[in-house]
Amino acid sequence: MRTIVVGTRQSALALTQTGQVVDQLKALCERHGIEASFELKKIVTKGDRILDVTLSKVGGKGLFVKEIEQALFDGEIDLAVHSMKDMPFQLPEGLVVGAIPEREDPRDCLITKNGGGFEELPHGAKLGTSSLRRACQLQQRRPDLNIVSVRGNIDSRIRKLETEGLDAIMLAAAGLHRMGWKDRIDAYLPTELCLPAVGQGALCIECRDDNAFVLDLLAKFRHEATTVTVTAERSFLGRLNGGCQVPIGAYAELAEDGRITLTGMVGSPDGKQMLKETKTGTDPERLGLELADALIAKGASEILALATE
Ligand SMILES: NCc1[nH]cc(CCC(=O)O)c1CC(=O)O
Repeated sequence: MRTIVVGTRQSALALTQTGQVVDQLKALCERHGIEASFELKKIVTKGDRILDVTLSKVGGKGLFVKEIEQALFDGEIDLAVHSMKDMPFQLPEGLVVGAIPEREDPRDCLITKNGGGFEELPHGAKLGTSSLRRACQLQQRRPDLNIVSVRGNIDSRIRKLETEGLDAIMLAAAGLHRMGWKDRIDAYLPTELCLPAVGQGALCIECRDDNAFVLDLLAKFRHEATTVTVTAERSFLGRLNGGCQVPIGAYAELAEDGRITLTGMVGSPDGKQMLKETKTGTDPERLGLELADALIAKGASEILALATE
């Protein structure tokens, strides 16, 4: 019997989603007659330790993954479960994305004080988010909104709605769905209004590139449509050289006929500048690069340089 050690962050969401992945992997092993048992190992990352600073100011990509990747290299763990949107574009040499399982809801959502949606937010409403991408897109529609930086795990961010006197907080729907907190959501923001972060709602199962047993197992776990669409989004992100700490959004959908529709945006945190475009194609990597190049031709690099300085 093979024991597979699974690395995870220790936040409630990380433990929940890793637990769900492990349950699915167990079922998969059973179906395929693979003898394996699973063990969890919790790892504290830099992103978990620095909770009082806006992420874009902490700097550096992959704040939530570095320590976990070291544990993979050291052989302390065999695979790691990450939120895809926390993953830098480039993985270190020796590590690979073993599988991208089926995506949860990619949208952002609001939890509001008065129970209303985006349109019902009062003039000058205090909206909690520390995502420059969210701030940009909502400020573009509603320059009156007062964006307040709110960090922390989702449970502590929900508490801050009350303790910080906010009118609303903005979160990824996927995290709330996975936690079983769907009924806390007051409104979903359509992707046309707010493009999600690249890979939002998807998970990334990372492993060593020489671990054949784990790679074989994960190959059976991969979800085709999610892999194709997230690959297009990440290719876009990679060309723009961004992480989840910059005002970049992208969302791809795969049609029955294999055509991918990818929309991407780049903006300034105050919402005064925003470039957004949609392209379709069949090769996810090429589509992402083409869309990024189209935005770069319109000035995306200059906007990003200002947003992240
Ligand atoms: N930036 C933190 C983060 N990373 C992944 C999720 C959960 C959603 C997902 O898996 O995409 C969240 C919380 C949030 O943005 O509300």
